[in-house]
This record gives sequence, structure tokens and C-alpha cells, in this order.
Amino acid sequence: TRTTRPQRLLQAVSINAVRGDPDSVIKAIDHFCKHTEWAMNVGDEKGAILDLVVMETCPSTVLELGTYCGYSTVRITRLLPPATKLITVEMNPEYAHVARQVIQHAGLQDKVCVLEGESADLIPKMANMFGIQAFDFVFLDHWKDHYLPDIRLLEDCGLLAQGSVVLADNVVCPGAPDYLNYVRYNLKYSSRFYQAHLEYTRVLDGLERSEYQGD
Ligand SMILES: O=C(NCCO)c1cc(-c2ccc(F)cc2)cc(O)c1O
Ligand SMILES: [Mg+2]
Repeated sequence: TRTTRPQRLLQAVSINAVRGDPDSVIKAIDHFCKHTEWAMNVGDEKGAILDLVVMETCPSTVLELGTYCGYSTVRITRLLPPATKLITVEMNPEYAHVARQVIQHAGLQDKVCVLEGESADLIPKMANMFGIQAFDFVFLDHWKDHYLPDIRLLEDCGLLAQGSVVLADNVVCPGAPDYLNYVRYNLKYSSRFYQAHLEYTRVLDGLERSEYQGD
């Protein structure tokens, strides 16, 4: 096929969503994925849980690993107060390019920084790049075998503080068993599981919310 799935998703947004309206961008993507073509966005069911966790955290600093087409970036950023910044990391340049356009269609480009590159390379540079101490909220949605090494790297770089909340997608499907074992049995975290389904399907999946207890 000439176009890619992210490009077809972006076209659905540009045709069906109202410029500057994040909720219409979210609805357009969910409609596209339910009726035209499945795509690996967090989706509406898990997205509603994501919304609740973001709202109860009221974060000032947010990190997302795994932007894809920017669906969860828009979901999170639409809930943040004006002064807040969200940093999202995507290693696939084509995904990053589509995500920037989706985020712009939602009118949220001034609150988001899309970083292209490997999370392991970028995490150690973030404190200096953005003048931040710790992240209040982290959303893990990138390669599932990178969840564990990256949360350890965030700890080692001092980017998690007491009360920091880490929410991980897909802990059942595709699964992140080593990550789950770490956050559930490590006293540095208080973890809980939110049962849900793989986006746009009836396959079981879920989110794991892990609160850092401090050093
Ligand atoms: O790999 C994923 N994300 C990182 C990509 O840069 C990912 C995959 C899937 C999925 C795929 C294929 C299947 F059969 C089941 C699940 C779902 C997701 O929510 C995801 O985030
Ligand atoms: Mg996911």
C-alpha cells in the first residue's frame, strides 16, 4: 500500500476532527480504529483510566515514552493546566512526524515537546535540557522490553521523586512481565493494576500504576 497506517490515521484526523479541539481528535482516531483500521493507540477504554490517573495526579512535569501517532499525548495534554509541559519520546521518525501533525491539529503544540530518538539516550540528558528535577507523571507505552531498563534509568538519573506516578500500558498484552515483577515486589514502589482490554478489542489487557515511594 502506498500510504502507511499512521498517514491514514492522520488523514482521518484532518478530515474528521475540528482544528483546535482535542476531544474531536480523540474521537476521530477512535472511530478510525474501530471502523476502518486497528492501530496501537491506548484507545478509549484504557484512555478513560489514563485520564483519571492524570487528573488525580495533577502533574506539573510529564514524560511519555512511546508517542506513536500522538493519541495519548493529546489525551494527557488536554488535561494539563496552561503552564505545564509534556515531553514525549519517539524513536521512529515517521511516527514522530505524524504525531506532531496530530498534536498540532488538536492545538496543543505549545504544550508538547516531541523528542526523536532512543529513550535510553535521551533520559540522561532531560534534567539539563529542560531544567527539571523530577517527573510527576510518566506514561510508558513504547517497546515493552524497554519499560524495566528505562524506569531503572529514570531512578538512576534522579528523575523520580516521592509521589511520582508511573503508568504503564500493555502490561498484559503484549505484556511486560519483568517490569511488572519489578514494580510489584520492589518496596520503592506502591503498585496497582487496572484491568481493561487491548485497545478496540475484547482481548484482556491492563494498565499498572506505580507510585515511587522515594529513595
Ligand atoms: O508495541 C507497542 N507500542 C510501542 C510501539 O512503538 C504496542 C503494541 C500493541 C500490540 C500490537 C500487536 C498486537 F497483536 C497486540 C498489541 C499494543 C500497544 O498498545 C502498544 O503500545
Ligand atoms: Mg500501548
